[in-house]
Amino acid sequence: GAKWTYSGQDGQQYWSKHYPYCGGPFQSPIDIESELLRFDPTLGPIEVQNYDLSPDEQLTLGNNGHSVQLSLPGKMYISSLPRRYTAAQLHLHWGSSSKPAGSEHLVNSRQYAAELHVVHFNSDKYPNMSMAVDKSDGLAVLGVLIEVGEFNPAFEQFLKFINGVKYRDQKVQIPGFNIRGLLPPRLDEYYRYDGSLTTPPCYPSVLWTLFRNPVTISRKQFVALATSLYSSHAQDSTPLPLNSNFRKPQAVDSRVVLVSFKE
Ligand SMILES: NS(=O)(=O)c1c(F)c(F)c(S(=O)(=O)CCO)c(N[C@H]2CCc3ccccc32)c1F
Ligand SMILES: [Zn+2]
Repeated sequence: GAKWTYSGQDGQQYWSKHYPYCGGPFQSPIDIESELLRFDPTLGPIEVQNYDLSPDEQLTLGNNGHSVQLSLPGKMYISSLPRRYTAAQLHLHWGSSSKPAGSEHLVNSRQYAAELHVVHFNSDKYPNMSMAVDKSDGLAVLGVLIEVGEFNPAFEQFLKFINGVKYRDQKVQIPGFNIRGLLPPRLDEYYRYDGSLTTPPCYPSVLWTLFRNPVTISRKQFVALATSLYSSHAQDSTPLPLNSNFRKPQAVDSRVVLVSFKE
């Protein structure tokens, strides 16, 4: 598709020119404000299967020009939803070293340093991500808010390879590790709403689960994430730093955000 960026002449306020869904309803991310919340007692703990990957497994870490992404094996899935949602990839959104606020979802207008997304597709109904990505029941994304604090050994398992994917379209193979370690300790407390991809083509195809509790990474880890990557190819004469790759909050309209917790 057409090229898009987060700012400048191809920035997010122009996405809808080439990607009409980006200007439509049910868009993500949103600012999750207290008055939108409704407790839903049917929302049980999120259960994930086969997230504990052996170091004998190879995963592809890549720079796709918009984010750093990690491919995930099809044996990983979410088992607590009405349909099986199989993992496809994970990626992050972050700010910059000068402005360490880069999460996509806000909570009561607070923007966190970064946000992790683990993207899954409805494998009960669709054979792969590409067939699922534009279907209203196609995707389920687990979101984790990230703040700067204690060093995070789980994130280090891929951050330590980030200098191998500095430039667009670079990829490296990394050993598998326990992906569950990237999620917060409690998977029973989360926000739930119907939304979209936060990048073009912005299909309204995502069942969003954003965990209530943030995880931490150290300042050094955050700076590595925020300063190591470029959205340009290695041979490009003008290197374009890849940072602040977050979409602004979108209109909630008449949507309600369900919560799995009481207070
Ligand atoms: N925030 S988000 O979860 O909406 C989201 C992203 F923010 C994002 F950057 C990507 S991407 O693939 O890294 C780059 C643009 O598609 C995807 N990738 C998805 C969308 C399309 C697709 C196809 C195959 C595998 C993954 C994806 C994504 F779902
Ligand atoms: Zn994302």
